[in-house]
Amino acid sequence: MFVPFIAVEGPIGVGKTTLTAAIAETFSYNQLREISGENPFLDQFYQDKEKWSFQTEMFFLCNRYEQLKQINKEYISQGLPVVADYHVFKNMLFAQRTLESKDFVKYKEIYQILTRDLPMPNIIISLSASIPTLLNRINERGRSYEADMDSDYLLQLSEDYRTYLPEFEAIHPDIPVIHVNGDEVDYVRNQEDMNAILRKIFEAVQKGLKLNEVT
Ligand SMILES: Nc1ncnc2c1ncn2[C@@H]1O[C@H](COP(=O)(O)OP(=O)(O)OP(=O)(O)O)[C@@H](O)[C@H]1O
Ligand SMILES: Nc1nc(=O)c2ncn([C@H]3C[C@H](O)[C@@H](CO)O3)c2[nH]1
Repeated sequence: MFVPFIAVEGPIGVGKTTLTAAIAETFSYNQLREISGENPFLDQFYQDKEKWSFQTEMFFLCNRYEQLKQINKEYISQGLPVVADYHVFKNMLFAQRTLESKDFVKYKEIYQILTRDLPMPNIIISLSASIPTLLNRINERGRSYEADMDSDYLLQLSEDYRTYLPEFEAIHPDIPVIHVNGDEVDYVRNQEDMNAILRKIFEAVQKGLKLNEVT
């Protein structure tokens, strides 16, 4: 059975949660929200990444593991669609960037064990935007721990996403990836832009449902 499980992904502040909420509302899907505010290490992490990266990445990984297990039980396995503002692969993107190599080796082993049986999204929306756009949005949002966001860190993560997404598409040709350039498309202020994205999502869901009927 094809149960829509959509993941909205992209670098910090690109608009994942905003779009996720709109999709959830439009299609009456259950919304899975990132739990970053609950990460007790995030504040210290932004002050000293080297010192706090292992705790931070492990917390995100364990928390997302719990969340995904839970939504599988309550929604996906019951045939109820879900839209999430992350894909579990983001753990690896951040961890690879922030952990020292010895810790990353350990982290990777745990990641592989924990993610083995998790439900994986069957539609991805990949958001991107230039660094000035991301910085503007992060500043406007005004979270205290992101007040001194390092633009190099943001740039590295954006490049990690840019490199990883085509690899993901090559490994998973069956999972549609809808790309949205946040510098050209403004789905917050322009309803036409929002409608165009929602139409693409609707089409991807319909295609998934039809393919499922055939197989
Ligand atoms: N297309 C857009 N145009 C203008 N502002 C936007 C747009 N999308 C999001 N925003 C604003 O940018 C800020 C960040 O958006 P949001 O919280 O959705 O990003 P996010 O990708 O979920 O962030 P994070 O990576 O930190 O979880 C919010 O204040 C939101 O209102
Ligand atoms: N280090 C690290 N690893 C993650 O897996 C991760 N996921 C999100 N974040 C940070 C980005 C935003 O500041 C804030 C909200 O997304 O949390 C992360 N930071």
